[in-house]
Amino acid sequence: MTVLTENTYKPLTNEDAAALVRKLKLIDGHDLAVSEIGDGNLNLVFRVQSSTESIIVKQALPYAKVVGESWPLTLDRARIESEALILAAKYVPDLVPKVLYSDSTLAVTIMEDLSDHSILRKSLIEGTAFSKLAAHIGQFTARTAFYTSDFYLHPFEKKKLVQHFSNPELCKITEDLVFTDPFFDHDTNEFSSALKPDVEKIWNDELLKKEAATLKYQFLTQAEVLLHGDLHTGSIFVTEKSTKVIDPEFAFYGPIGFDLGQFFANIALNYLSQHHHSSEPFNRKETQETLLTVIQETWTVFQNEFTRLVHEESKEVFARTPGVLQNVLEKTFIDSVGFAGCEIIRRTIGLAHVADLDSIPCEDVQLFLKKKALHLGTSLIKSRKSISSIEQFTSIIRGA
Ligand SMILES: Nc1ncnc2c1ncn2[C@@H]1O[C@H](COP(=O)(O)OP(=O)(O)O)[C@@H](O)[C@H]1O
Ligand SMILES: CSC[C@H]1O[C@H](OP(=O)(O)O)[C@H](O)[C@@H]1O
Repeated sequence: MTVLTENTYKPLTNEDAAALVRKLKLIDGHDLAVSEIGDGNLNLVFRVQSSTESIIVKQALPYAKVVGESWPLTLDRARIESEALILAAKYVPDLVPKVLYSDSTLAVTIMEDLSDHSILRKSLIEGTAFSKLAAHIGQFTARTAFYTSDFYLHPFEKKKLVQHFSNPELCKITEDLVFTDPFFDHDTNEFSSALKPDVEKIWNDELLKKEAATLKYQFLTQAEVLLHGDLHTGSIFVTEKSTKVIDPEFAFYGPIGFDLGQFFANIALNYLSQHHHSSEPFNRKETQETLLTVIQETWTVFQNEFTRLVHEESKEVFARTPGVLQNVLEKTFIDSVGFAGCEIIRRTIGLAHVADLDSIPCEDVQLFLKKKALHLGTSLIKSRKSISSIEQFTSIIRGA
């Protein structure tokens, strides 16, 4: 078995993945069956199974899988992913998969197999609701934010973490794909010609572009907390009782509202897609209202838990000065609305779309809903500063 001894990188085959698991004795090494199950944009994911147990071996490729070798990409993202999972496990142990082994040379993370869970995006498309989801994501975002922030950490320790999680190449993907390319006639964009008039409206909207640029600037400059960095519904595994956040390879220090905004946007995109996915009007309304409740409850849990932690555990001398926490929370809320708007637009016309909208077979319905998505994203970005409550935010989604 060479993969472990050469101390060089090579993309794993199924046989290599099995050999690695056997060598590490992580599960019973007899009769291992291996399948590559990766359906994401960037990495290989192997499921290695014995007759009684299974395990996941995730490996970064030296390029973006969705585009190919013409888009080289740092292997350091595997280190970032495993270390972000290990750090999150200190504060939200039940909400992330257990990391069993990692190797930054091979760019491998071996983790708990969550195949008894489903990917949230898929379940939402099927119309399934999860009663614990909002509480879990509210806890996840609040606790990972607080414990990596200046409210909790000594400034030296925090700045060390900022350096440790410096993730320039993956951040550049977000800077381009979320905050830049969709607002210009860029060759990474993808949309049907029937949507072109709506897209051109975006490209010609100078106020919108100024506001998108402001949000991009915040993403570029505000090292507030360690973020997951890509908290969409394809990065969340669920059962009725359990939620697990996976895939933090985009982790970096950024503005607190970014993870919340990405989550809200992907729930809002599913909300829009329910116009098609649940055709029975009563069921559709019920499903849609449940989705809006998820957004509201996530924000409420985030706000309450972050507040509790600041009151009970903050080491920052100004933490209890009246108005300080309130300012941080108000800024976080406004940012999250704006970031949600950018994510909605990019998932509609940018490089990486979402199945919620793209799997709708009727082109006219897809077009109708994508127009709504672009309109919603635009108004969230432009009017975020005048949206003063989570109820107002969800009523804008309801009215889209
Ligand atoms: N711990 C896990 N347990 C079970 N399946 C997993 C696990 N991690 C990833 N997968 C599967 O692999 C897919 C891609 O994983 P992901 O981490 O999102 O990869 P990428 O970084 O390429 O987006 C997931 O949609 C899921 O089906
Ligand atoms: C060329 S990367 C595009 C897109 O893919 C990432 O998501 P995932 O790895 O979960 O599939 C991320 O959202 C990037 O913006």
